[in-house]
Formats: sequence, C-alpha cells, structure tokens
Amino acid sequence: MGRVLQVVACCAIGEALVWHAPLLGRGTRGIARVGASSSSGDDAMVSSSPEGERPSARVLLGKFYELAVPYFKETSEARWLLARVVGLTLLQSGVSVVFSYLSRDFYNALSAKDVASFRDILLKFCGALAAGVPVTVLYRFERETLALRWRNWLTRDLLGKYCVDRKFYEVEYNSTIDNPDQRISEDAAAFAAVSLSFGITALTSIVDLASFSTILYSIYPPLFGAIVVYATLGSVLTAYVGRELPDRNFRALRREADFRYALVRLRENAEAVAFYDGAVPERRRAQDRLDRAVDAQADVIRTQRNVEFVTVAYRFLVQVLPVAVVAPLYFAGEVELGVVTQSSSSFNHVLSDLSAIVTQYEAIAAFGAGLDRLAAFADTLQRDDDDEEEPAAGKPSSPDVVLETRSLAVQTPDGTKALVDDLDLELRLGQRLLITGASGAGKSSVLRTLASLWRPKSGDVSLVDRAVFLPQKPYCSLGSLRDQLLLLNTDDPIDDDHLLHALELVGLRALAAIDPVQGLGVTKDWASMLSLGEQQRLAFARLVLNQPKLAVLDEATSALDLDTERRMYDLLKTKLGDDLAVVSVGHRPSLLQHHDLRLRLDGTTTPQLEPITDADRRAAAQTSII
Ligand SMILES: Nc1ncnc2c1ncn2[C@@H]1O[C@H](COP(=O)(O)OP(=O)(O)OP(=O)(O)O)[C@@H](O)[C@H]1O
Repeated sequence: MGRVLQVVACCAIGEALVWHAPLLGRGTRGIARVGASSSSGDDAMVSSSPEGERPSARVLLGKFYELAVPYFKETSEARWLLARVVGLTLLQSGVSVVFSYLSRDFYNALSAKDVASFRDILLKFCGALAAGVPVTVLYRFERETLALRWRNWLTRDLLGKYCVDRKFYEVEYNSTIDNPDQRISEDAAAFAAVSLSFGITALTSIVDLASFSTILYSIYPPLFGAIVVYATLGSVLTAYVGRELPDRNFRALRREADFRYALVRLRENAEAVAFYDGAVPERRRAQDRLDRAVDAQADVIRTQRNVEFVTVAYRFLVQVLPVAVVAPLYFAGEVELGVVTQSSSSFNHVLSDLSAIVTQYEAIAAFGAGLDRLAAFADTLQRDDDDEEEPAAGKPSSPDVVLETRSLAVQTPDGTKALVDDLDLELRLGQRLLITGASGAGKSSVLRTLASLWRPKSGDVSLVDRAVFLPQKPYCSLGSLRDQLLLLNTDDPIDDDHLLHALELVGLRALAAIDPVQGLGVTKDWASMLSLGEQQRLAFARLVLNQPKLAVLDEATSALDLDTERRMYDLLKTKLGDDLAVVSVGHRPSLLQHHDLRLRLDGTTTPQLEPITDADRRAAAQTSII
C-alpha cells in the first residue's frame, strides 16, 4: 500500500507524458570530466540516490514543492497565466459535460425517430461546437505557453545559480552530481511540462469526477457503486503486479546513462584512443555496459507485460460493464437509449479519473526519477549557497604589491594531501616569479588556491583586482575570432585595429584572413582547429589586450618552441613592462631567463623562495628540466 500511496502522492492523475525513460537516460558526464576515470558499471550516475534507494513520497512531494512553487511566487505573469489555464481547464470540463447531455439527447431523438428534436439538437450541437472549439484550442495553447515560460524561468534560475561564484567548478570537482548540462536543459524542461500536465489532469479529474459522478449517480446509484469498486480493484491489482516497476525503471535509466557515457568518452577522446589503438578495450567496455542496460530493460519489459495483462483486460471490460449494469433498466423501459450511452461515456470519464495507477503507473514512476535528479542538482547549488563564504582573496596592503600570501597552507580539496605549508610571499609590479617542482608537487594547486578555486587550509591570500590566470589547458570559447581575443575584456570596447595588431604580435594575423569577408567575425570550432601552441599564443594576445597587473601562467608556453616562448615573454616585457607582475609555473630551464624569483616546491611542504641569478640561468641551460 505504501507503494500505491507513493505513486498517488506524486500526482493524482497523469496523461501523455514526455518525461520518458530514454530522455532521462540521455546522459553525458560533464565534458571536463570526460578524461577522468569512471567507475566501471557505476550505477550511481543518474540518480542522486544509490541504486534501489528511492526517496519516499513525502520527500518527493517536498522536492516537488521546492522546485515548482518559486516561479509562481515570484512572477505575477505566471500567476495570471496559471489562472487562465485553470479557467480554461474548468471550461473544458464544462464542454465535456454539455457534450455528454447533447449526445444523450441526440441518441434519444434518433431512437425515437423524432425528426424535429433531432434537428433541434443538431443546431444546439453546432452552437456548442462554436463555443467548444476555441475553448479546446486556447486551453492547449495557454497550457503550452505556461509550460514554456515555466521552463524558461526554471532553466534561467538553475543556469544563474550554476554560473555564479564558479559553482560549475564546484559541481564538477566537488560534488557527486553527474551531467549538470542535461539537468539544466532537458530535465528542467521535462519537469515543467510534466508537472503542468500532472497538475492540470489532476484538476480536470477532480472536476470531471464531481460532475460525471453526479450524472452517474442520478442515472442509477448502483452504477456509481460499481465504478468505485471497479476502479479500486483495478488500481490495487495493478500496483501489486507492477510493484517492482519503479525500481526496475530507475535501474534501467542508470545503466542506459552508463552506456551513453562510455560512448561519449570514446567520442571526446577520439584522437587519443586512435593513437593508442585503444578501440578494442573501449568497445568491450561499451558492450559490457550495453549488456547491463539491456538486462535492466528486459526486466522492465517483463514487468510491463505482467502489468499489461491487468490493464488491457481492465480497458476491454470497461467497454461493456456500464452498459451491462444499465441494460436491465433499458430492457424494462425505464431509461432510453441515450441514457445508456451517456452512462457509458460518464463511466469512462469517472474511471479514467479514478484509474491513475492503472493507466499511468510507469509514467509516474519515471517522473519521480526525474524529479529526484533535478532536485538533487538544485539542492547542491543551494547547499553551496548556504555554505560558508566563498574563499575570496583580500586586497594587497600597498598599491605596488600585486600578490601577497601570509602563512598560506595549501591542501587538496578532499583534505587528503598537504601540499604547501607556511608560504609567505610578496610580489610587486615588475617582478617575475617562477614556481618549479617535480610533477605532482603542487604547483598548479598553489595557483588554484591563489585564484580562490580551492579554499586555503589556513592563511591568507591578497590579490589585485586586475589579475589574469591562464590555465594549463588552453581555453577557447564558442564564438568568433573576435570573441576569442576579447575573452578577458568582455566589457571594454576595443577596436578591430587593436585586435588585429595583437594577433600580429603573436604571429596569428593569418587567422583573420581565413574568411576575407568576415575577418575577425569568422566563427570556427577554435579549440579543435587551432594547435595547442596556437591556442597558447592566442592567450598571450588576450593578455596584451587586457593589460592586467598580474599574469599567472600555468605552463602557458609548454606547447611552444623555445624561440616562440622567448618572443611571448618578451612581448609581455615590451608591451606591459613594469606595469605587470608575472607568476609562471613550468619545468623548462629556458623559463629562468624570463623570471627573477623562484619558488621551489621540492617535495617537502616547505617551499623555498630565492632570487634567480645569472649563474642559475647558465647552469640551467646545461640541463633539460628544472
Ligand atoms: N581535485 C583534486 N583532488 C584530490 N587531489 C588532487 C586534486 N587535484 C590535484 N590533486 C593532487 O594534488 C597533487 C598536486 O597536483 P598539481 O596539479 O598541483 O601538481 P603539479 O605540481 O602542478 O603537477 P604537474 O607538474 O604534473 O602539472 C597531485 O598529487 C594531484 O593528484
């Protein structure tokens, strides 16, 4: 019975549902995580709950409330639209009742061969059509408009929370949430459409139930009793036969997402897999996951078959049951033929209102799964909001200081690895600091902490406002060549001559000539078209255009030849000179030429800060790595 209540609590009645299993299974892990390892057959990818552990009806209802209500609380337009939809829903039910009576009179006139009444009813029928058609059309239009606006609001709300304070980074690296992209786009849209569908059908059902029950009762009270017994029996029997269905549905969704993720990994890493000749293990892995998904789906369809034995018999029986109950009255001449047909159509109406579990068992279970996913995502965004303050850096104590750390201790976000202890650093305009150390020593982690991506274990970081970080992996946004150059200058207008000059300085002027008509407006998939070195040079062009006070470069020249590396650092020197401080991370000895201070992470947690001398530079020139 708990399962029955759970399903009923999700919503009273459902009709055509769009939130289907395939939709939920359409999963990709976040692109940034594609290179990361995924646990084999990890079923915890789709839902926030572990396999087999679905939230209770009460929890689901709470989640539904939290997701659904804010839109209607916050915008008066939403309330008006909802009011219109509710009004049209009631009118729509009224239209059904009117047609039920017209149909009764129609058949009565027909069986009595009463031509005058028949004509009269045909006229009434045309009048009812004139009123009923606009109601039906507008009902659907307003309802879809509301679903669209609700989706828009919900998606914007999630997107806003996701993009604020680098939440996308938190979600990607510090949470168990998979596929945030899918949740923001597809799950939010499905939530709005399905919730509305459920809400409206629930309302329609209540109104229908009241009006058609009255009709049934007025025709013949035992008919009303028959329907209550029939619907109750049907619902209980279906819930019992299909009791495994929600869990099996959940499992099938997870495994489908697992399978899709294996394919996405292959697509995203196509070049690396081709170089490694790794298609065979990738295929084996994908096939394993496909097998698991197919097994889970086979379980689902077996259970569905059993449920269908009940539901199909139920639907067939209802064709004759009301007529069979009223037939004795008709044979006894106590009611006319129209009453028999009206009782049949009213019976069908009431039955569909009472038969939520029978008709929508699978759909409601799928809705619960989707709701759980979306709510878990919203919770994560909200939880981070309620957490302690973001680890924002303070401001340096003096105008020519661009970066200061006081007793800074750095550790990995999970707290398992202490990387740096007690770092005191003061960097002034014009100074150039190189951070060196073995792979895995914590160089990038120090930069992440300086950029406030990671919370310091202890100590403070102060940073000028105009600081720019270039990550190890170059980044190109979607958009034109101009957009790539202005990535750091989204607010300042910069004319095309300056942009072209910056391209010239980094040896990429030819990019503006790819399309002579569009010039800087040319749009390509820059990340896959440009070589790694070209993307790194593009990043230097951005620096020149942005003119920051502090540039933090994480192996930003690793893909460049030594000559180009020198030209890039010289460019910063000639263009920005003493108005810029630089912090670089790198392994190459050549980098010593471009820096005057060195922070050595030598495997202990105590970093060594030292000036770089000419002797160091000469000695380093004899080695291949520093
Ligand atoms: N999000 C994370 N969670 C847990 N450990 C992490 C995380 N990110 C990095 N680490 C670990 O922290 C250590 C330092 O990583 P970091 O990227 O700072 O090294 P690095 O010195 O920059 O190395 P490389 O020169 O190879 O780029 C590594 O052992 C790494 O595995």
